[in-house]
Amino acid sequence: MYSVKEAFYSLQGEGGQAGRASVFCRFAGCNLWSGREADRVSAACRFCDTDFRGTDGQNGGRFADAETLAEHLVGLWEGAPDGSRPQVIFTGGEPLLQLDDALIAAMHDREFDVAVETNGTLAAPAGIDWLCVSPKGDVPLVQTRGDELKLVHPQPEAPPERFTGLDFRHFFLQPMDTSPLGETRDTMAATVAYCLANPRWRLSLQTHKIAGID
Ligand SMILES: C[S@@+](CC[C@H](N)C(=O)[O-])C[C@H]1O[C@@H](n2cnc3c(N)ncnc32)[C@H](O)[C@@H]1O
Ligand SMILES: Nc1nc2[nH]cc(C(=O)O)c2c(=O)[nH]1
Ligand code: SF4
Ligand SMILES: [Mg+2]
Repeated sequence: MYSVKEAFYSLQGEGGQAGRASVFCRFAGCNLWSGREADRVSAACRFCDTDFRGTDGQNGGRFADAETLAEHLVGLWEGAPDGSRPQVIFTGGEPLLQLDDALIAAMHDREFDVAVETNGTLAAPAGIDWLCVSPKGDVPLVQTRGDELKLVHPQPEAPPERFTGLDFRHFFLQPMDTSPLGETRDTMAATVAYCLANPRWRLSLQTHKIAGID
C-alpha cells in the first residue's frame, strides 16, 4: 500500500534537471518532521516548505500496489510523444519510506525515467535514474552517492564543506526559503557568495516558485 499526498504534472523546479516536464508523486509522511506546525520547532528538519500530511491533495490517495499507482501516474503525463523520455519525480515527505523496487520497475516498464528527491537518511533502492540527496542539519547521512547533492543554505549544522568529498556528479546550493518559518531572512546573498567563492558549487533556485506553478 502506498500513501500519496498529491500527484501532478509540472516542470522540475530545482537542481540539474530544472525545467524538465515531469509527473510529481508526493508521498505522505516524513521521518524528520510530523508535518504539524506545532512540531516544527522541535523537528530534525525545521524549514520544510511542503504539506505532506495525509492523502487529501490533488490526485492523492491510497494505492494498493505498484501497478495501480504506476497507471495513475502515467495518466497524469500531459506531454506530446516527441521522442523525449517522460519522467516521474518521487518526492514527499520522504519518498524512500515508500518507494520500492516494484514501483521503480513498474515506471520503467512504462518507459518513464525515475527521479527521486530524498533527505539521504535512508539507503536508496537500485535503478533510480536521477537521485537528488538533500542533507538536513546534523542528521546522519546514509545515502552518500547519487547524481546531485542539493544542499539548502545556510544551515549552521550543515556547512557545504562537509559534503564535497562525497560521490556526487553535481553539487548545488539552494537558498533557504524562510517564508515557511514566518521569516524574511535574506538567504540568497550568502548562497550566491558561497558559489562565487567555491566554484564546484552551483546555484539552484526554486524556479517553480518564480514561475508560479506547482
Ligand atoms: C520537500 S523536500 C521532499 C524530499 C525530501 N524529504 C528532502 O528533503 O529532500 C523537496 C526539496 O525541497 C527542499 N526544501 C524544503 N524546504 C525548503 C525551503 N524552505 N527552502 C528551500 N528548499 C527547501 C528540500 O531540501 C528538498 O531538496
Ligand atoms: N516544480 C516543482 N519542482 C520541485 N522539485 C522538487 C520539489 C519537491 O517538492 O520535492 C518540487 C516541487 O514541489 N515543485
Ligand atoms: S526532510 Fe524533506 S519532507 Fe521532510 S521535513 Fe525536511 S524538507 Fe520536508
Ligand atoms: Mg517543493
